[in-house]
Amino acid sequence: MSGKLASEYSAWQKLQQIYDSEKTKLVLKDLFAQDPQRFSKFSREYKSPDGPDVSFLLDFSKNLITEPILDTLLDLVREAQVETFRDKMFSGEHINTSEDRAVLHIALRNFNEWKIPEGGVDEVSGVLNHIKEFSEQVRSGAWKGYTGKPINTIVNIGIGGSDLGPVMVTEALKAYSKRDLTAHFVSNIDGTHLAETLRISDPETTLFIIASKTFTTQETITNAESARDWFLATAKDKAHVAKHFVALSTNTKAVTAFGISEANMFQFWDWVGGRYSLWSAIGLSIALVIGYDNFEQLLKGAHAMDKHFRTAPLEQNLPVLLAVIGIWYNDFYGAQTHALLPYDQYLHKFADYFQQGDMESNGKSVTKGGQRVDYQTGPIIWGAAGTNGQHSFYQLVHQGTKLIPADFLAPATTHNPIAHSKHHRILLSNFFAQPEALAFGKTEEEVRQELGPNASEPLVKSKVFPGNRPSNSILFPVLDPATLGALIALYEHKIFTQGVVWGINSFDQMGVELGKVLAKNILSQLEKPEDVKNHDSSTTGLIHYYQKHRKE
Ligand SMILES: O=P(O)(O)OC[C@H]1O[C@H](O)[C@@H](O)[C@@H](O)[C@@H]1O
Repeated sequence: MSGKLASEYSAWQKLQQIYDSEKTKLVLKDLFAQDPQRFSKFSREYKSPDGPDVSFLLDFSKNLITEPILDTLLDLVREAQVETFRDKMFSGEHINTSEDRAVLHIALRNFNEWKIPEGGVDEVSGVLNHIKEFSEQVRSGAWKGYTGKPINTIVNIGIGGSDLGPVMVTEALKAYSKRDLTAHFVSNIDGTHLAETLRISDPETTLFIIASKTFTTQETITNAESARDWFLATAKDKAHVAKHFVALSTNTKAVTAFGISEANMFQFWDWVGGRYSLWSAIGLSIALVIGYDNFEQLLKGAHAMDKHFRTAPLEQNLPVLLAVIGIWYNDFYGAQTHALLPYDQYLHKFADYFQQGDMESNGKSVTKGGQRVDYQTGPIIWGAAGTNGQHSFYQLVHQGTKLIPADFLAPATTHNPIAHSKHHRILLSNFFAQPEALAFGKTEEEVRQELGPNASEPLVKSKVFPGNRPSNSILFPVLDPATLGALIALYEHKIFTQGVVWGINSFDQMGVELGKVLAKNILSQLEKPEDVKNHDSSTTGLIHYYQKHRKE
């Protein structure tokens, strides 16, 4: 972001030299054998600077790094002026240059501690109060539906950032949820998503939350209109909409035009990026499910991580450490993907959430200055909750031809200690075993010894684990709201740091536009085969096949 390509930095060039000359020496088995202090050198304990008591351990010792490599990676961060750009973000500068916007999701969890001169920031606490008041009314049963019954079902209608955050967090914090309030999330334009949700909802006791920053997103508005039609088919009187529909948006005009009064609208601002919006009014469904106080803990946990990111020296700065380790594999080892592997069923949507968080932020190939990059930017993010992944894709992670850096995450204590925590001990033994197996593998000699002299050569070879596959481990005491807030902010700032080094704008999303425009044009041509014009033969052929075979 200093106007240079990342590959022009001297630290980048030095890293390339180190990689070329030392790659073969970077063998985890040897690195651990050579240095008994490796774990203490390459692990950090996070403790929230103040505020909610959050701590966790980041162990990054099972990475293909040495102290000089880490130092050079941190030099790269310095050369790219990450600290300067971080401070610009925190002070409200318009670092989202293509849209001329500030990037201030950090202001949503600031609780007036830092002064940030940007319009709307002074309204944050008012919106939080609105969320508090409203969520308490609904949760207590004081908010009544049009026939006088309390609300027992909420349906959040939104997509992308207006869906994934609330989905992920309400799942992650299910242990804190009000069990007699059912939450559904409808995102897909596929009518099946809405239809299956409405089938199990009662118009008298359902609250629809229409979540859309722009309030123009085709999927959300279409789903919201159909939900309103479904509601009015029973409720009849349009006046009843006020008790069953609220909106979360920056677009007051479109919200009121839809028929939702301003009183039932929860405001946010253009400086909140969609994929960073769960901390804003978009988090209303979270507050409804886990209660406002827990929602506030989530925000405070994130705020403490913001402070850490803002003040900790680079070698202690956890988002920075995760970022540079990612850059090392992405740009020098040529790793294409990064796996997020939480050993916690409650975090089963964590990878889905950061698929948008990371890939929409850093899936760019031109710099802020408009230059085409000559290196890899954002990785493909994927993953699943352990141990399910072990019985699915870990085969490739252990023995395939690709290098797949991974983050393993787990809580020391479970919310569900059934069978005297036997399940949790088994889960955690897997959480410890997988990074160990990835790092150290199993040699041919070990396999031979195990199988005996009569084993066939192909069998021996097939049972060898090459090892030397890197990972980070993050272990936290318990998955509570503040810890989750800190973990999400940790990854947000990791993404920020990488974006600055790569020189790209992590805060726009131009890449989602083209498909939208083409779909609009095609929608107007779907009626008659003769309307299908100006497409390639493949697209025309597909549309004609659809027109021939559709029933309705
Ligand atoms: O909240 P909205 O405006 O409905 O946008 C929903 C989503 O739309 C697009 O896919 C992108 O802009 C996403 O970043 C955004 O989260």
